[in-house]
Amino acid sequence: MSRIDQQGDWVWIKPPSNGEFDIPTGCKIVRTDRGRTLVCDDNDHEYWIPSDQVLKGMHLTSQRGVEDMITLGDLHEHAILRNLHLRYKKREIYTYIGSMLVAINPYEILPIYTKTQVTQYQGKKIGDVPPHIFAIGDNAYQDLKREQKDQCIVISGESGAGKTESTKLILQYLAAISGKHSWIEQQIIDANPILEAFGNAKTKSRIVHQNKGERNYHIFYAMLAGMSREEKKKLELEDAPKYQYLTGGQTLTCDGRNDASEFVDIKAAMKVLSFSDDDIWNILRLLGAILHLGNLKYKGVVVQNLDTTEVNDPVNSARVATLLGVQKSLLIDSLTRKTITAQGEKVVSSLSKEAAHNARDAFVKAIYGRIFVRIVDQINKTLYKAQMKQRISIGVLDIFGFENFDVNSFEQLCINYANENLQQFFVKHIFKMEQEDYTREGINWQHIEFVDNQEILDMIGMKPMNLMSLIDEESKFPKGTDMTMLAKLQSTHDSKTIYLKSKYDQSKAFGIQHFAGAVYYSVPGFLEKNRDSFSADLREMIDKSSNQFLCDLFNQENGIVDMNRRHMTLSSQFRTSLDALMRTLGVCQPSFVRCIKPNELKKSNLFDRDLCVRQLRYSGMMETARIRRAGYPIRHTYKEFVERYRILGVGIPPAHKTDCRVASKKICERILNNVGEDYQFGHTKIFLKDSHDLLLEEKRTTVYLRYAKICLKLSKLKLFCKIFL
Ligand SMILES: Nc1ncnc2c1ncn2[C@@H]1O[C@H](COP(=O)(O)OP(=O)(O)OP(=O)(O)O)[C@@H](O)[C@H]1O
Repeated sequence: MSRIDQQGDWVWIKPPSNGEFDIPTGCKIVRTDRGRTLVCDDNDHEYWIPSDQVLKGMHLTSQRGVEDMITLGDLHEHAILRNLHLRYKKREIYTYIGSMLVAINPYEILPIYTKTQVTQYQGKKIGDVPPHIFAIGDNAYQDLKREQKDQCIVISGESGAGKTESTKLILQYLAAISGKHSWIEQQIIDANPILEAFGNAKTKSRIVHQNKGERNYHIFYAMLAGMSREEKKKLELEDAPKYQYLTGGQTLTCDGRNDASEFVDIKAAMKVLSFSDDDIWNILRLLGAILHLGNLKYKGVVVQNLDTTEVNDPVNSARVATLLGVQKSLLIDSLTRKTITAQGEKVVSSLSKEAAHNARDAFVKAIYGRIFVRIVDQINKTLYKAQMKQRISIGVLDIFGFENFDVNSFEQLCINYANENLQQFFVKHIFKMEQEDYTREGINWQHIEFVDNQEILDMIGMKPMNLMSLIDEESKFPKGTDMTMLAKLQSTHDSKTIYLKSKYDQSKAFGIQHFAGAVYYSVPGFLEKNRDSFSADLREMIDKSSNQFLCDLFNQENGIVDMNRRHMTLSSQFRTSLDALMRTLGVCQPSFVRCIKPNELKKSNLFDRDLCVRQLRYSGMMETARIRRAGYPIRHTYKEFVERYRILGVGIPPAHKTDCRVASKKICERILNNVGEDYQFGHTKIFLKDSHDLLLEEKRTTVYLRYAKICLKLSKLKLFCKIFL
């Protein structure tokens, strides 16, 4: 495409390569020289490129940067990225894209969360004050009061992107503005460190296994660092390096966390939330039992040609038995045997070493899962009691983003399915907002269609014969194996375009085209993870326990999922709670916060473009751009339009001297009619398609080139005059 390569022009240039996350870069032209252009990018790097790498001129809004990216005149992925980068360089970490807030982790303390800011944002409309996390909190609070409707703030992002920090800031803000500092506010704020300690790990949540660099849940490290010597002695606990369950990731510390002092805070917070000393001690006892269980030594023995297991570990088994309140022999039997009732008769078989390990791990997950549910219940009970009749609420949902690793397993399928659900929720919301913009501007939007991800949702978990139910079916079938499951998946879904042929070993993996990209799932281990059942023997053992707290945990009914229901696979538990979550969200007025980490090094002032593009895509935020493109992606105020394109009309005066709406119509009639009339005039803006933009820019370039030639001729003439006259 021909263009004017004028010094000082802002342009988009082609990415240097065609990698998955390479997108055009914004640059300023420094100078041109025989087919080459010297450009300066946003990191102030200057370099030469062939002039044909220059793609097109930059929309005015992209040149100066905007607080709300929905107002970008050219809402492309690269424009979004550049806008975020420009602002990030100025320590402006918050930017809107419509009603969504993008928050870039600054990795430094910024002076923007003080009382002054609290006052600045209180009662203000979004848009009247610079973008801020407080504005999201304030908006939700004002809407709650005005409309008496439940609000939800969905905070998502990758690990380390700043979700927990954002949640804390919102809670602090809400506490600060919702009246005098009261006990209930303290309780709301204190719920967070407890949930964080029990619910968050360093990167991903793993109770029985961690990948390299990961830690187990923070609470384990905190308790071992923070308990008194006497307390540890009572539970026969030592320091973190001694425990198998804590050392799998070869990482015992977590940057920015002081485990010992956090333990003090967690205990204090639990008191604020009405946990009794007994409750706290009972929880610590069970956590201690989990650590000792992880250290239990098993020995595989072949008896009469059958693989069986012995527990030759008197010390650890005694510790576990005491803490769980059961007899040691019963504990060992329950951990190494399996009782099946067939036709009214009990048949006892021995477990192989591997099966015994799995049974132990499933047991540990069951205990920990129930402790977590118990903690959430207790917090809710306390908060609801304090709130009494007032039932409308602001929910803050801190949720893991889309995942695509080198090896993706059942957990990733669940997480990505949750993200697909949230994505649809989000897409429906932004489409509604787009429609509102069209209505506000008096634009006919009836014919604008968008594609949502319903088909993928159907395939994974909704329609009959969906992926999850096939996995479930095979999990319940005693002889079901990962490979029979895969064969079933393939025979059922092979014809679907969204079901991808694996680029890996087809006998072990399958792929799904998610909204954020293709993910290949490795099948080995799927069924075992999905069954997640701990044995009936262990369940019976608990019924005989003298540890009343443990018995209560396993007999509690809870609002989220009835975890006691036998044979409930992980995927059905997961789907039940996801459905409940989506129902809750469905009746709320939502706001969205997308947290982005700018680099993997936790450094301030370092913007890794590839990493950010990936997160923007995985966050589903680009959907805003896609929906925009389904309608009219290019928008200009009439004034902007006249300023930029008046040279294409005949006799059109400068913007401040004319009726810009009328002038814009004249320009369009002259230039655009032969590329279709599907552009529209709103009350304050003109709405264009990409093809219109392309033509307008081309024509503008041609006119400028003509002017440039005339100028050149004139200056040559001047020179001639100077020399010869
Ligand atoms: N607004 C902020 N200001 C200053 N530092 C921040 C901010 N947000 C995040 N950080 C820094 O980044 C670190 C990681 O943030 P945070 O723990 O909130 O991430 P996360 O998304 O919750 O991660 P995970 O999913 O692993 O729990 C924080 O410990 C803090 O040092």
